[in-house]
Amino acid sequence: MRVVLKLGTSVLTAGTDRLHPPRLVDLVRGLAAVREAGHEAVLVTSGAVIAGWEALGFPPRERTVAEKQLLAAVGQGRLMHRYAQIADIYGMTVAQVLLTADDFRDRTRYLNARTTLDACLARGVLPIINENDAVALEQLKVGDNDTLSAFVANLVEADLLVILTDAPGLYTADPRVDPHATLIPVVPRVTPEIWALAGGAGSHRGTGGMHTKIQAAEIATRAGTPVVIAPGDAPDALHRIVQGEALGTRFVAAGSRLEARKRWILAEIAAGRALLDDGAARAVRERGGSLLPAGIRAVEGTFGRGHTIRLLAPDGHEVARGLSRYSSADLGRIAGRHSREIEDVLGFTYGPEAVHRDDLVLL
Ligand SMILES: Nc1ncnc2c1ncn2[C@@H]1O[C@H](COP(=O)(O)OP(=O)(O)O)[C@@H](O)[C@H]1O
Ligand SMILES: N[C@@H](CCC(=O)OP(=O)(O)O)C(=O)O
Repeated sequence: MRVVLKLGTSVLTAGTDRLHPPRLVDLVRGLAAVREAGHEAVLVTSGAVIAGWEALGFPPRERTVAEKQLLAAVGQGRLMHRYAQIADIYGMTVAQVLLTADDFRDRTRYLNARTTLDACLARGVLPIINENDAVALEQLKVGDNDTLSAFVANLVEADLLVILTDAPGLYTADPRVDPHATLIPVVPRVTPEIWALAGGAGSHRGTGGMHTKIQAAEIATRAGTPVVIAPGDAPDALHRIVQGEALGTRFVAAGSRLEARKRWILAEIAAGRALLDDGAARAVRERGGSLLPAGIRAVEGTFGRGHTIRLLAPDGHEVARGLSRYSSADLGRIAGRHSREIEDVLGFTYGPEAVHRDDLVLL
């Protein structure tokens, strides 16, 4: 199972005004346990701003954009340093990946981020992600790490997104305000009624409160990833959730990830076409196989890496639609060539397939 874990400032500080080392140790140990059980983990973490605030001696709270960026810039390195030190105890190597909204909007950057995260996971490195607060324009940011974690869950096609926070889950009302509020254990679908329950951040430390967590749940479940919002102070929370224990609130995924991905491929306007030879058309149509460059006779249109293209059989019929691993210019150069020649021709390779079978929808 591939799990994305999101840790909010509220969890990392354990209700104090600074990063709480014993809490960090508990959380990193939880990540190590999940990995030891054979799962892959990606961490989305907050905490840079509060770490910077501590480092600069707790300056007054009224913050200009420049000050917030300063706090994040000071704190991000300190946050990573803590993670690296603790991860070391558990034999884990960490990687810092700072992302912002543009990295999800721009296809090339999106795919590059995915390549980096895949490489981390393939090497057993723990990727630790935060928003690139120091450089991202305020109005062009994802803005909160709950939403960022949902984008990341989509990016890595996670099997589960776990958001740990300082509330025990989604309550019928903000439990800080309404003492009679009760836990909602399962949300089959994010409806307007669910949205109506969400209050803002519980403390001056957090961003967004339950509102951004429900938004994250909606984004991830729509793309086929279930989401659990659970208390960060529960012992072994992550490991228990991954093992299937009902802790906090579980948001059920709408359909499978594969279905969501295929819907998304079909919703894209195809920017170009690959004309296949007979063997490739049959391999794709009858065996649902990947399309290799060797089976492409010609490439038409202009498209970038990761864009949707039509795959046409020699008789002109559209066999399938899929995401091209190469731009039209590069694909034109490797069309008809064996996959092992890709690197010689282009000087680099994004892998042996022109369109991978996971990125194909048969028509
Ligand atoms: N319906 C609700 N159920 C649970 N918590 C809620 C609800 N509405 C608002 N909250 C608040 O959301 C807070 C968690 O969000 P936030 O402060 O942003 O933390 P984090 O740093 O983990 O993102 C809780 O402390 C709680 O007070
Ligand atoms: N990127 C910011 C955190 C933003 C955020 O969403 O915070 P939180 O609500 O505590 O998860 C930071 O590192 O401080």
